[in-house]
Amino acid sequence: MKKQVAVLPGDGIGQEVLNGALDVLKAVEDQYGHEFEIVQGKIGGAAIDHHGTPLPRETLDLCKQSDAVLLGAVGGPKWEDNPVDLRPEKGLLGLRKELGLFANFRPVKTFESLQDASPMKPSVVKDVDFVIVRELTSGLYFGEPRERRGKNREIAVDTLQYEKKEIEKVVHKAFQLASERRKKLTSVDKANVLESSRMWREVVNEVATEYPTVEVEHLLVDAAAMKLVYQPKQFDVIVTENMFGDILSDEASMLTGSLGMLPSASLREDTFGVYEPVHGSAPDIAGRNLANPLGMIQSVAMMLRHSFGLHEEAEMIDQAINEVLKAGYRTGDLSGHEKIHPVVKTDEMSDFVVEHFTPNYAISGILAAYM
Ligand SMILES: NC(=O)C1=CN([C@@H]2O[C@H](COP(=O)(O)OP(=O)(O)OC[C@H]3O[C@@H](n4cnc5c(N)ncnc54)[C@H](O)[C@@H]3O)[C@@H](O)[C@H]2O)C=CC1
Ligand SMILES: CC(C)CC(=O)C(=O)O
Ligand SMILES: [Mg+2]
Repeated sequence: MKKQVAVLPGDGIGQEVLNGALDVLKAVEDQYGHEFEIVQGKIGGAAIDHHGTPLPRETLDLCKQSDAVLLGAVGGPKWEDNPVDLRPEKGLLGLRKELGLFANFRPVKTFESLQDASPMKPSVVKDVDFVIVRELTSGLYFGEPRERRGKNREIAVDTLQYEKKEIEKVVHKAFQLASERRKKLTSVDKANVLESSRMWREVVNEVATEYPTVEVEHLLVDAAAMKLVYQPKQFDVIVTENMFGDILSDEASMLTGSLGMLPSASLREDTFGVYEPVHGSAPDIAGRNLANPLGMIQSVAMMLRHSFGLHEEAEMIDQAINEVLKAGYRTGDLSGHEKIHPVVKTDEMSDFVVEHFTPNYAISGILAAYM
């Protein structure tokens, strides 16, 4: 198989986590005889510095010509005080909108060997396996007007707006996903307060009639935030508004042990997708080889599955990660309270994952050598 993959490292730890992910992709290429043509582009702060805009035309064109996109992260203190159109985040939001990526899948699956890395009890985090489907191109992050008003700019306005058809599209995606999984859909809203949420709920109930095998529940977002840490095993697929999904997924990441563990896929109706970890550019650890690359690497697995239909290859990546974690390797964010595991650097972690693609690999031997 020959495919073109646009690679947009962005800012902060973006490049660091992408380096390892590309090594893993290369290992898949070598092992299975595929050809992935990697074409690099700029987005976010890096694009502002080089092109004067967070989403250059050539980056957008590159993504449109590619079969899939791998993205690191954008943002950082250097651009924090920029005017709104010259902020790195504007580039990412623009990319999602321009490419029509209305559904963002954020799987939250805990690893048995990482139970000690989570601040939650093992009985709570064991066997957690759900997907947050976040609406990605509308809602509070895109509604107009968004502005400062008043003589002294003392009023700030953001708008949470949805068209019915925007909700329908993402809700259908979520129902389809739930149909392929454990057949339970939790729709999260704030229908006791927000008009847009009341319409969201109506649409979910209408669309539900087309998926009679899927059980539907509605939760208010505040209660959902509580249940995510109280009884996370009850969830299968969660569908929700853009900002609610953004916030809940960072919260949910701690079930796995770290924000650095969560991958995501930003999708539309065809097989194209932008694949990126859930985390941001982490300026506090950037440039020090400390970041956890596993969210990014799992995003590669999501790309192989969804955009290229390479299920076995994706499974190999997931298995390799599982083996590496079982063998005790941890980046600093996963080292837990007791610090009993060897802490490895970003590049070492991805090297260990890559090693699992080579025959006769014996992780116990490598672990012994490392210790
Ligand atoms: N998709 C994206 O590109 C996103 C970009 N951002 C941007 O990133 C910048 C920093 O935002 P923050 O609020 O600090 O969020 P963040 O997600 O970058 O970091 C939050 C905390 O998690 C840690 N962390 C994140 N990823 C990690 C990893 N892979 N390994 C180990 N630790 C990790 C960081 O060190 C930090 O303590 C901002 O400019 C923000 O706008 C934030 C979220 C998403
Ligand atoms: C525009 C992004 C910076 C928002 C975000 O935090 C995310 O997509 O996870
Ligand atoms: Mg976020």
